[in-house]
Parts: sequence; C-alpha cells; structure tokens
Amino acid sequence: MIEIKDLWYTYPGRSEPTLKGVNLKVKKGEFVLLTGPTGCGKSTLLKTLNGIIPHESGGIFSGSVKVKEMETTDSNQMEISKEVGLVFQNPDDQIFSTTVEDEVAFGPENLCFEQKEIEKKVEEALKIVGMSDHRLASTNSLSGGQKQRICIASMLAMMPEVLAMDEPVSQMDPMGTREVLNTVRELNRKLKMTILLVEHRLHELAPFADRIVIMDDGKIVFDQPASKAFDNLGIFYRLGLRIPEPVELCHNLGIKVSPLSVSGALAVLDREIFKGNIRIPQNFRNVEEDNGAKESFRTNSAWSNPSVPAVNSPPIIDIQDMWSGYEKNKMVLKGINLEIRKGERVAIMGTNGSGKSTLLLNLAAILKPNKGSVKVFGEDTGSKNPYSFAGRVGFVFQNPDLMLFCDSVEEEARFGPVQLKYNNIEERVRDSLEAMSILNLKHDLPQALSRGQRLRTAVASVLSINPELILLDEPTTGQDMVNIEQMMDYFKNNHSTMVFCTHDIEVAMSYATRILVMNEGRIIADGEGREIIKNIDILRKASLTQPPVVEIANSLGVDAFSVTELVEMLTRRSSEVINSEVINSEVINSEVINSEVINSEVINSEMIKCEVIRC
Ligand SMILES: Nc1ncnc2c1ncn2[C@@H]1O[C@H](COP(=O)(O)OP(=O)(O)OP(=O)(O)O)[C@@H](O)[C@H]1O
Ligand SMILES: Nc1ncnc2c1ncn2[C@@H]1O[C@H](COP(=O)(O)OP(=O)(O)OP(=O)(O)O)[C@@H](O)[C@H]1O
Repeated sequence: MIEIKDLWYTYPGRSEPTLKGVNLKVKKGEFVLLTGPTGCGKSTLLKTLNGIIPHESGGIFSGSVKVKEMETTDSNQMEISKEVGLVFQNPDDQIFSTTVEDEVAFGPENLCFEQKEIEKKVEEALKIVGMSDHRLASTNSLSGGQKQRICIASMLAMMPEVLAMDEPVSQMDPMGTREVLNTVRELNRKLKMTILLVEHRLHELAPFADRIVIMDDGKIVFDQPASKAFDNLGIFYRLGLRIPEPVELCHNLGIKVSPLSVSGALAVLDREIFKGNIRIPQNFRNVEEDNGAKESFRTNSAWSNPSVPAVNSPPIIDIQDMWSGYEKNKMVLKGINLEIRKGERVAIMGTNGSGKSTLLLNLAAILKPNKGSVKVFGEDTGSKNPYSFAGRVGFVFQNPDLMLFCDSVEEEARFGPVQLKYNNIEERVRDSLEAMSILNLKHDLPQALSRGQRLRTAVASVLSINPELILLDEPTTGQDMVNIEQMMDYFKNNHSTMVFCTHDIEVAMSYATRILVMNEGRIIADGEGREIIKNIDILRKASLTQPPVVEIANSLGVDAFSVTELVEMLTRRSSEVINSEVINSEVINSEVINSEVINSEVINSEMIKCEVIRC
C-alpha cells in the first residue's frame, strides 16, 4: 500500500536534510506505529505520504514515495488525498470549519457522497470519537482533546484506504484514547484500512500495532513485529523511548518474554509463581513503610514518588467558590475551592473538556471568575489584568504555537526579560535554553522546528523570566521520555511552584506533590498520587486509567506503584531467581548492562538507577 524508497528531503532554508534515505514498505491492512526521539523526522515523513511534502513545502526532495502505486510527486494532491487521510499533529492546523458538523462533513462532501450518506458518515464518525453531543458546537469552543477527536472523526468520515495520524491522541484522556483506538483498530482489521500512526506514547499504543518502526536522525533504525519488538530493550533505552510496563516488569524480573498487556503479564507471572521462581510477599500492602527512602529513577519504570513540601506557608493561590466560563449563562467551572502553597507541584487531571485549561487560565488572570474569588499572591484577579502578574506568573499554553512569534529561539527566550527590564539577560537566555536542551537551536526559526522542540522553546521563554509560579498546560505532550524527564526534573530540582495539566498519570505520580482530579467543572479529588490512583471510582469518573503496573500489582494482591517497586517486592523474596541463569543470560545478552550489574546479587533499585542502563 505504501512504498518509500531511498527518500531524502531537505526543508527550504536548511543546509542539512531532515530525511536521510528512508526505505519503508507497509502492506494493506497493516497497523504500523512509528516512533522516535523528538525532532527525528516523523512528521516530515508522514507529510510526504499525501504529497504536502514536496508539493506545498518546496525544498529538495529525492527518492520515491508511492501510495497504491501512485507516485506522490507526480500525482495531483486531490487524488492522493482521496487515498490518504492525514490527521495533523496540531488540530488547529487541520480544523477550518466553524462548526463540528461542517468540519466532519467536509471530506465526504468533497468526495461527492449523497447527502444521506454524508449525514450517516458524520453521525458514525462523531459516535466513534465520543463527540455526538457536540455536533452543533462551534469548533472554536472546543478543548484541546475535543479538537483532536474532531480531527480523527473528519478523517474517519472519509474512510480512506490509508490513515496517517500524527500524534492523534496526544491530548486525549486515557479512557478516550483507548476507546477511539479500539475502534480504529477494529476498522483496520475489518476494512483492511492501512494505518501509519506516529506517537511517543509507545508504552500505551504498542498493544494496538502490528509493527513498530523507530526513526532516529532522519533514518529508519528499527522495524519489527510488535510481538517481538521488545525482546531486546537496548535501542529503546538508548533513544529514550517509553517501554510498555508489562514488558519492563518481565525483563526486570529476568523473564525473557515481552507481553504488551496486563493480562499477558499476569499469565507470565502466574507461570513463574507456579514454577516457584517468584513468590508473592505476604503482608506487603504498605510499600512505603517497608521501602524507606527511594531514589529517583532514570528510566520510565523508575518514576518515583515525589516528596511533599511543607504546607504551613500562606497560599500563593487562594480560590473560593469560583465559577467561570466563556459564555454568560454557561459556566464551565462550578464552585472551585483551592489553595496552593509555595513549593507545591500540582497536577490537574481529568476528562477532556472537564475544565482543566479553564482553571489554569483563571490562575493566570487571563479569564476572570463570574462568581467567587481567585487570589494570586494575595491579589484578587477580578480587578487585575494579566500583565499585573508578568514576571511573577509564567504560563505555557497547550498549543505552543500561540506563544511563538520571534525570529529565533533565543529571541523567544530574550523577549520576557527585555520587556521586564531584567539584568543578566544573556545569562537568563542561555540558562533557560540549556535547561530545555535547545541551546543548539538558538538561531533557528521557531516555526521551523518539530513540535517537541517548539514546546520546549515556549517553556524556555517562560523560564528566562524565572517566575515564582509556573502554569503549564500539558507540557509533556509530544515529548520523548528523555525530554519529559529533563523538563520535569528541572522543575523538581529547582523547587518550582507549579500547576500543570496532564493526561499522563505516570508523570503526575512521579512529579506532582498533589493531584487534582476534575470532572464536569468540579474538583472531584485532591490528594497524593498514591491515594488517587487506588480510587477506581474517581479514576473512572475522570476517564483516567491505572498504570498497567498498578493493575498487575493489584491482581497479585500487593501495593506497588511503579515497575521498580514491584520488582523489588517480588525479587526481595526470591533472590535465588535473580541470580539464576535466566537473569544472567538476559543481562549478558543485553547491550546495555555491564559486568558490575551482572555481579549484583539482586536486581534492585541500584541497578535500575545505574546510568549505564540508559545508554
Ligand atoms: N517547516 C520546517 N522548516 C524547516 N525545517 C523544519 C520544518 N519542520 C521541521 N523541520 C526540521 O525537521 C526536523 C524534524 O522535524 P519533525 O517535525 O519531522 O520531527 P518529529 O520527529 O515529528 O518531532 P516531534 O516528535 O517533536 O513532533 C526538525 O528538527 C527541524 O530541523
Ligand atoms: N473559547 C471557548 N469558548 C467557549 N467554550 C469553551 C472555550 N474553550 C473551552 N470551552 C469549553 O469549556 C469546556 C472546558 O474546556 P477546557 O479547555 O477547560 O477543558 P480541558 O479539561 O482542558 O480539556 P482537554 O483535556 O481536552 O484539554 C469545554 O466543554 C469546552 O468546550
């Protein structure tokens, strides 16, 4: 269905190619998950499939891209678009109609379907993405995740033979992601729709794919069936890609199988328990008592429980019975009460459209309460404009493109300090770019960067003013694991006071000192991550899911909140297993673990901590 041969592509104005000899074949009906570090060229490759590159982009293109035998460079873009539906990375780049209904109907109308058929397609597509109730809504009034749902629906309404999706679920809540992808998978199986999906959330999406392809620096460096892809984890660690927790658990236990699902991992563990290789510890419900201090991890499995700051200082944020919305008689937030103190890192989680961004906009005084009060640093935002908080409050929007307007990355970081007439401007610029690992991009035009790079530029532009309160709307979407850790470690190590929206429960568990869960404009839970994660009712109401390792631990009857914790629990009681041949051969076979580790008595947190494992 897709055949790419020796594809090279250089963007206009760039001296180096972005794609460097890509070869890829995808058969009809395959579901291919394409991943790789941020900026490696995934979106660029996807754009060659429907001819946006090179037809609209210009630049230097060589090699061949064929879809259904059609050479995309020779074909007219209308023709290619009938075969290839492309879901854009940024929904705002895709959506152009004023209502949801018109947006979804646009494709089928252009394909000249009968009116009745168009109606049916729109209805079905909206149902798949859970947006039937928003059919008549204005597209401008949708939340980030709702916009992504509409983008998927508008492609599904056309039922293209090839569906190319660029991080289509990055802003969607976990339950919505599962539901939509289950349906997409069904369509792929039943109708033999060919799917090429780009995602960083490999750990969540791998179970849906037939094949996993990894890009690095403009080349394809790995291509394996999903069932075998995780047999050797070296490349995933090396490129900082997130590994499905069930796989990581089994490997860290020395079991050489790579189940992608919770049920698969449980079947494997049951077998090992039956053989006596693993024993479930008794009386092990309270992990914190037993474990004492835990080191922070350097891999995804290692995300640890963040420490909670002292809470005896006066609140920086004080919200009393706040109601707020965009239209007079339609409140989005309904009676919010909230206090946040210096040093807290608060994650806001919840269903798409539950009001997370709206709450954040209120904290930045961009939106004002219709009723009740919001005090930031003791000042009532109702009587202030957002500029009164400039320098003290830093805000990063869900869509970083709304913040980038300068000619270079370093200009973006310089803008704030210059406006605020700060000293040490160049030092601030350098430090903030360095903190976000984009110093090497300082002369680049922000609009000519990958999304992950643009997001980090937006964060750097806020860091350079060193605000007392940092507000981030989904700062980890579209980022690879290394960048997520680096960004969040920075805030943690600098004891920043921050409030961030996220759909990533593992990041929240690891970095937030407190999690707020929202549903339909209300805070329905507020507490420490470990408490929240155990409350299935709350999770369900907020469309959240437990991380797989927590589900596995629950099924085994123990309390564990990360892969490390569960490995520690299981191996501490069975160190003979760790020293067994199984583990040693895994370790010896692995490219990444050195002899020190092999000699280690147990696979404990020391081993996982070891930097070696990452490279
Ligand atoms: N419009 C553009 N003009 C010039 N260069 C560009 C443009 N878009 C992307 N690039 C270059 O191509 C590289 C790859 O970008 P691309 O968006 O394909 O990466 P990606 O793998 O999709 O990244 P991410 O995971 O962050 O979305 C960028 O690092 C940048 O150098
Ligand atoms: N500019 C706007 N005009 C009118 N209604 C809006 C506007 N922005 C958001 N809304 C509505 O407010 C509600 C909450 O949106 P908000 O963006 O706060 O949700 P969210 O929880 O951040 O969602 P997501 O997880 O999808 O980002 C949604 O129902 C949305 O339709």
